[in-house]
Amino acid sequence: MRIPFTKMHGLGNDFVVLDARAQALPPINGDIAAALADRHTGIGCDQLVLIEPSGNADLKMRIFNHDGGEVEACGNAARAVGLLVGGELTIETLGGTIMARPDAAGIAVDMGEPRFDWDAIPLAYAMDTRAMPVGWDMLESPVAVNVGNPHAIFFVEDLSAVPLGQIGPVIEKDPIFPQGINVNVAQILSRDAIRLRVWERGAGLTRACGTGACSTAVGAMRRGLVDRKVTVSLPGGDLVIAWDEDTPERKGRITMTGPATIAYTGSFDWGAYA
Ligand SMILES: N[C@@H](CCC[C@H](N)C(=O)O)C(=O)O
Repeated sequence: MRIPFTKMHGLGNDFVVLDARAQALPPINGDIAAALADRHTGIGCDQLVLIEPSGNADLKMRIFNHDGGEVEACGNAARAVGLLVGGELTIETLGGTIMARPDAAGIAVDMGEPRFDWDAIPLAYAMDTRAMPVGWDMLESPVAVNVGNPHAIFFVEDLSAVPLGQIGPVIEKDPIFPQGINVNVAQILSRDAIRLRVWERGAGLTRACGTGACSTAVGAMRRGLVDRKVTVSLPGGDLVIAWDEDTPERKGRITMTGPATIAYTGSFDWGAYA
């Protein structure tokens, strides 16, 4: 049996997207996702994205990291799915229901409310998540934020001096983060601009991370380093992140705006992966 797929990316964070709404697909597990994501023997991607029917939203988006682990959220994939399906969409994820809509700058996604409680990150034990009293070599006192998935954000003077490829995997698997962590290293450029690199849990260095941009912007706002709307520049390009003030009607929700791209479509032989 051949299974159709769409190869997409958000600022170079690339996805193999499978759509199980029209045509039922055989069950996808972590091993199959990792085999499809392999850049040498599979199709190759940072994340495999599976679109399924949903009982309480327009669709369900499941996300598997490059290593096959199923995770709660992916900001760039939300924009990709928004582009692929079109229109205004509610998207059910393990991290909560989010909303995507077309925008002049690409796709805008309401990513929901960030969480800051230590057990919502989650961390191994109670501590201040605005400045965690921990450090790894030159990286110290991160902000911890959960935007559907867990992130630690380190603010540094010079981003280019950080060997993220070496230190990222160590922090990702530190027992202080019982579910692992996405590692963000950020340099504040001005009140409305941040430079960011991300070591993603289960995927390594990526060209861009949407939830990383959201959590970094919110972490910087929480520390009073930037205003409520910032441009986050990643190796693959820019995302604009806004975090609403809390109001009685609407809690502080994050909006992420940026491009998404369809690279090509194809199909693969299910028998080679099952
Ligand atoms: N690339 C994504 C995040 C994908 C999941 C992440 N690696 C995790 O394990 O939580 C994004 O654009 O947000």
